[in-house]
Amino acid sequence: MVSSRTVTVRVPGSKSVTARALFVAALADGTSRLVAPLESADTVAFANGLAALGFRVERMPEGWNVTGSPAGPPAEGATVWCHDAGTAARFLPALASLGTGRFVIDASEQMRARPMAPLLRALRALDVQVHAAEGDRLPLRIEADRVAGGTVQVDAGTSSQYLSALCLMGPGTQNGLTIEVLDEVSVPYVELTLAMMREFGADATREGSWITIAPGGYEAREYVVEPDASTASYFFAAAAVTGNTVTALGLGCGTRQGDLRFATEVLPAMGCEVRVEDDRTTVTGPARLRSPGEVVMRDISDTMMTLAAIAPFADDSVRITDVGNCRVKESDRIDAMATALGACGITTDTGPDWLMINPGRPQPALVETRADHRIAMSMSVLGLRTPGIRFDDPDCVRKTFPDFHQEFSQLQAAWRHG
Ligand SMILES: O=C(O)C1=C[C@@H](OP(=O)(O)O)[C@@H](O)[C@H](O)C1
Ligand SMILES: C=C(OP(=O)(O)O)C(=O)O
Repeated sequence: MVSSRTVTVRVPGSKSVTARALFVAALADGTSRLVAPLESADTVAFANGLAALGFRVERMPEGWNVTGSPAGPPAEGATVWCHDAGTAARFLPALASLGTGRFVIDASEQMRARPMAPLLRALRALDVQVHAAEGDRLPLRIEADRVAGGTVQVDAGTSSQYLSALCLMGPGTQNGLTIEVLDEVSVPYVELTLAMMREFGADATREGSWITIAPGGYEAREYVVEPDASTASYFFAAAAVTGNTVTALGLGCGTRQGDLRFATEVLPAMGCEVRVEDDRTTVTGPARLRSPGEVVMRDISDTMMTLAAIAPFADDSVRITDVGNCRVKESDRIDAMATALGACGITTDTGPDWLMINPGRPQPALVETRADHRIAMSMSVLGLRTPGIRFDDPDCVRKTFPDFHQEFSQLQAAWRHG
């Protein structure tokens, strides 16, 4: 461990904000400019999906311009390839439904294995004709003929993305939508959706389990995309395990990204000093990490792996609970993290929706990433204290942060030589 040194970072744009901004800009009246969007496999797949649907998308270094079509996708039928992106695979079927013609939505093997059924049930209840592969999975064929709207129920207990997709399409329906939410994970992502819809001029309100969205489309605007709070968790965790200081610019008290709670709630419970200002968040690690005991991560489960990767350095076991939907993401993340930590000699215990990590001294290992960017990025944090951590597929980080390994090495170098 080195003595406390400060590194300032600005991590790339938020994947979730970029995807939402692309969606609402596509239905807005006029041309929107997205400044500092995330440029990664997931968001490029989303932008290419919009282009396939007939929207005009120009990706330039100074920002992305999207010319909207309030009447829905200009293309009368298209094939949309979502690659590995859950946001694209869940949001774009809702957008395609607003058009007319036959739309095929497909994705990688990894994404084809992930659930879609609750979203498809809701679209069918809105009279959208959706044909899916066995188990209501991708690929989909949608025979679209606009959406009148009305009242619909959705079970967002395995993914909030189904609910966000319905909300986002609401202003594009003829009569608006009233959505009854039956169950829900990752609630901050739904709040982010509703807040961004309002920022683009939509009328979207929530009272308990009811969400009401007025028809009337969106207004085009310039929109600055915040840095990604989930990505920032690796840098905050790096400070936590090395006793150094990291300041992440562009992520402050006004953020709507729930994953900043990893820094503001989880790390203080582990003995870190955390300061949140208007436009930045600073984390300083302690001499020895404390166990936070049990951490319920239902709302912020993309940071589950970040916590699991620093848990071996705590003074006692860490129990992460209510993360059952992590088993149906890019990988079965509970099993993937238990396996990765096990390869390093750390003992864990798991259940259907929880993971417990015991303290220990990790050993060098070849980590199986399972093509999951967050396994590689989280285990890189453990690698700061464990020389010899290698990955079977280091490039899987391209999903949300293509330059992750270079930027993480620079952080290490700054601390080594700082
Ligand atoms: O709506 C979004 O942008 C996201 C919602 C979350 O998914 P779930 O709702 O499936 O947990 C999160 O894990 C994902 O990375 C992004
Ligand atoms: C779950 C994730 O992605 P998505 O669902 O958007 O594919 C993630 O980025 O951790």
